[in-house]
Amino acid sequence: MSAQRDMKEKSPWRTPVTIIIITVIGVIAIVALVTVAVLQNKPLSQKYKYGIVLDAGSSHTALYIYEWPAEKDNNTGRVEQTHSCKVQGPGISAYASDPWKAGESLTDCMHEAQQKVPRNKHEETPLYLGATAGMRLLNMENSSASDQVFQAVEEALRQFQFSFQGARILSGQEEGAFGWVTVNYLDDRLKQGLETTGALDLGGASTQISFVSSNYDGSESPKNSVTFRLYGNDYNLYTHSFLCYGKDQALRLTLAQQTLSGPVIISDPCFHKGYTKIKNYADLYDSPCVSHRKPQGAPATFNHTGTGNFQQCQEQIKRIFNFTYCKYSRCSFNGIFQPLVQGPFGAFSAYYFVMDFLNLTDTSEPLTEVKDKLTKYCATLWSEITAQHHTVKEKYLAEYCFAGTYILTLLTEGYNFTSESYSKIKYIKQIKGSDAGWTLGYMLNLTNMIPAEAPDSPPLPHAGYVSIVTIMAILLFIVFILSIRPLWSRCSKQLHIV
Ligand SMILES: O=c1[nH]cnc2c1ncn2[C@@H]1O[C@H](COP(=O)(O)OP(=O)(O)O)[C@@H](O)[C@H]1O
Ligand SMILES: [Ca+2]
Repeated sequence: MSAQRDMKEKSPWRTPVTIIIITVIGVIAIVALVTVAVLQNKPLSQKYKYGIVLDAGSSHTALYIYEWPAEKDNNTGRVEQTHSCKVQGPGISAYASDPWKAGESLTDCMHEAQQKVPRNKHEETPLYLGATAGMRLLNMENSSASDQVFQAVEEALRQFQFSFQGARILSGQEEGAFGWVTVNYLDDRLKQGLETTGALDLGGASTQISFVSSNYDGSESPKNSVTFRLYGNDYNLYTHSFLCYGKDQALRLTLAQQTLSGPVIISDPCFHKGYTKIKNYADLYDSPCVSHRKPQGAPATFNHTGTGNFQQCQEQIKRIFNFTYCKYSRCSFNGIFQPLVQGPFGAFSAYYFVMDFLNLTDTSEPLTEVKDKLTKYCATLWSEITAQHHTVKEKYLAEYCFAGTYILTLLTEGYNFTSESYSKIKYIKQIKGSDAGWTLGYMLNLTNMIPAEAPDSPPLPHAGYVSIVTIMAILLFIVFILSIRPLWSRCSKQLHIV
């Protein structure tokens, strides 16, 4: 009996010290388990990635910096524009005769980007330059000049520490499709598989229309069709880019058709009464959109004089669209296939600048009222307009009557928006702080940021994991306490005996 008791007393499991050690180790283990389990599911301290896109448009270049959390598949992980910089001077296509200046023009904004992106992220930050219709036109007109502009621009961009991924001309299709991706990504329509928003982009040299139509399968005009699989949803997008129908080239087209006989004075209903300016024929026809129309033996200059008449301006503008031929079931203009417009639309770039200036962004206003307001605006004397807006650049100011009339004509006559479908257009500049335009969609595509399939969402949010681990830890602790209770009571009895 006493030998047995000796054995019991000597067993390492029965000494009070051992029991205390076991208890402490058990508590530490449970605390460690809880901590590890909770931390494993907690987002790590936010680390960001960056991307830079240069939009080399026909009228100017703009730089955009985007930022997103480094972690993948994070539900809050969205790409946001954190900074933009407008390059001073004209678009890069205007430097055809001085290519190196095109590169030099970008350096100020690039220095700004160096300041904005954290120093230790420069090497890993991709940098893209995409050129649109201005360079498309230069490339058509003089491809070696366009190559030289790209060489100069690439050389300038390589001087920076960023990871330069190349400079290229986007096709009209890409420009339209990436604009659509941007709008729907920012509106959170892709991830949730919601009805998408169409995109209307008005540039200086080209204009794009892109939308999903339920009764269009892409077979009628494959060149106007882009298919995507994004977050597990299939999209069949209709898109078209009209080269020469951006607002600056459309103005040339409209003016050019009034100068067919080479008159010395052009009375233009799209400009305000009292506006008069001597202009060069050579400048007007210095674009492949109109160069073939230059009148024979025209004088060097013409007197551009406004008459300020919306109705007549609209008649002039209608004449730049060709509605006479269409080999498809339906066309917009110039023989281009287009299904009936459908659903909501976001209209950005010059659509926004012009309609915002004219105070006509409210599309709940009936179209007839919009036209009435524009009629009044166009009929306002040039002297009054300049007096009311002395801070606005004169070139823009002179052209708002034309630009507003062009927008309404393009939408209603060109794309066949009706009073009802017009009311579903929203003139937008930004969505949630990011500019509407092709640049974000372009970068999302090149960095593979939008997966084809929906990411496996975690079965529980972070708070769910914390609750489950806490409950399990408490249960474990109770079981642990219950299991060591007999040992403790034996231990205390021993201490009592001692
Ligand atoms: O403040 C403004 N008021 C009016 N128009 C503007 C303003 N800012 C930019 N724009 C116009 O927006 C258009 C932008 O076109 P962009 O340079 O992107 O050409 P692209 O897209 O055809 O290559 C140009 O016609 C430019 O004049
Ligand atoms: Ca543009």
